[in-house]
Amino acid sequence: MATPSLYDILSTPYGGRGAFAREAIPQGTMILACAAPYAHVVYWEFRREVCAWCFAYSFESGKSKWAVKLAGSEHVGGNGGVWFCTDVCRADYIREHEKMLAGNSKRTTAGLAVPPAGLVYLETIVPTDITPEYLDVAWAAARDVSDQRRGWTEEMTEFEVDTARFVLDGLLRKIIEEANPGAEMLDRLVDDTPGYCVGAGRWADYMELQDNEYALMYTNPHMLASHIRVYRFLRHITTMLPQVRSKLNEKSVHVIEQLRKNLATPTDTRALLGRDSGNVFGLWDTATDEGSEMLGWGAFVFGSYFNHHCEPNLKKKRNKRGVEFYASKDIAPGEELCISYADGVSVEERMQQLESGWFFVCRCTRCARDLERASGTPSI
Ligand SMILES: C[S@@+](CC[C@H](N)C(=O)[O-])C[C@H]1O[C@@H](n2cnc3c(N)ncnc32)[C@H](O)[C@@H]1O
Repeated sequence: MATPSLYDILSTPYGGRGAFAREAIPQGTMILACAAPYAHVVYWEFRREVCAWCFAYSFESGKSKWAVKLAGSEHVGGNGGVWFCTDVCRADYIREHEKMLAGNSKRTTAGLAVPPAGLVYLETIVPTDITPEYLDVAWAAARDVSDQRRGWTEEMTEFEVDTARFVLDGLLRKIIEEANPGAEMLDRLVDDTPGYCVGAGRWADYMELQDNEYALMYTNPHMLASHIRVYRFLRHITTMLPQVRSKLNEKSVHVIEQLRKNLATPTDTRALLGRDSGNVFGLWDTATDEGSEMLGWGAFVFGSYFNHHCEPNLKKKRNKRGVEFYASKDIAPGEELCISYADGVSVEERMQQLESGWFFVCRCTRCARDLERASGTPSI
C-alpha cells in the first residue's frame, strides 16, 4: 500500500498554489519523494563526472571521471556518449531509454552569431516591449523563419546547448508517453517504499506547473532570443537526422519522426521552457545544496508546489535520481509547507535573489517582519 499524501495543494492568500499540511507532522517525517525528474540535464562539461543515471559525482568517490561508458554509436549511431558510475546504472539507463532512443544534440561551434533577418529585432528588445501578444508574435516568427531556412550558422552558448538538451529530454518523454501510455515509469509510483512517493509524472502533470515565461522575459528580455534559438536549433538537428537514417534502428526512426513532427511548431518547446524557469531544482554534487557545485538541473514536478519561505519548515535532499522533502521542524495542521529558494542573510539580499532568480516579491512572514523592523512601521 502506498502512503497517502500528508498535504493538500490549495490556493495561498498571496496568490498561486501551495502545499498545506492535512495533519500535524513531526520533525523528520518524509513529506514527499520524487523518484526522478520529468526532464533534466547534466551540464555538458560534467557529463564524464556525473553518472547519467544516479547523478553520482566522480570526485566524491576520489575519481576524476567515471569509466563506464555508453557510446553514442552503441545507442543510435551518433558520436558522443554518456558515462556511468557502475554497470548497474548503465543497465538501468538502457532499460529506460530503450523506449527513448535519440541522438545527442551535437555542439555547434562554427559560424556567425548572427540571427536570421526575420529575428534580428529580438536582439534589441527591452522590458517594455514584452507583452503576452508580443511573445506570441515572436514565437510565430521563429517558426516561419525555421520553415524558410536551411543550414545552421549561428553560434550557441554552452547554456543554450544545455537548455536544448533539457528540452530534448522533456520532448522525448512526451513522445514515449504518447506512444506507450501504459509505461510504468511515467506513473505515480505505487509500491512499498515508505513515505509518499511519486514518479517523474506525465506531460499533463508538468503542464500543471506555473508558467513563468512572461515573468522571465519581462525581467530578462534577452532570454526570448535565446529560447527561440534553442527551438530553432532543435528543429534544425531533427531535420538533419534523416541523413543518418540508415544507421538508426527502427525504434529510433520512429522517435525521431515524432520529434520532427513535434518541433514543426514551437508550442511544446515553449511550454517546456516557460515552466523550466522558476520550477526546476539544481542537481548538486552532494545530497543537500549547501556549499556544493551545481551539475545540472531537473524538473521534479510534484516538488514544485512547495513555495519559498525564508524560515522554511521543509528540507530537501537528493537521493540518487530522486529528490526527497523532509519536515525540518514540527508542523501544525493547516500550516503551509515551504522550502527555501534563497540563502541571503539580510532581507534586501534575499529579496534581490528571489526577484532576479525567481521573479517574485517574497510574501513570507519573516520578510514581512524584517521589513517592518527596518521601516519602523507595522506591516498589515
Ligand atoms: C515553484 S513555484 C511554487 C508553486 C506556485 N505557487 C504555483 O502556484 O504553482 C514558485 C512560484 O511560487 C510563487 N511563490 C513562491 N514562494 C513565494 C513567496 N514566498 N512569496 C510570493 N510568491 C511565492 C512565485 O510566483 C514563484 O515564482
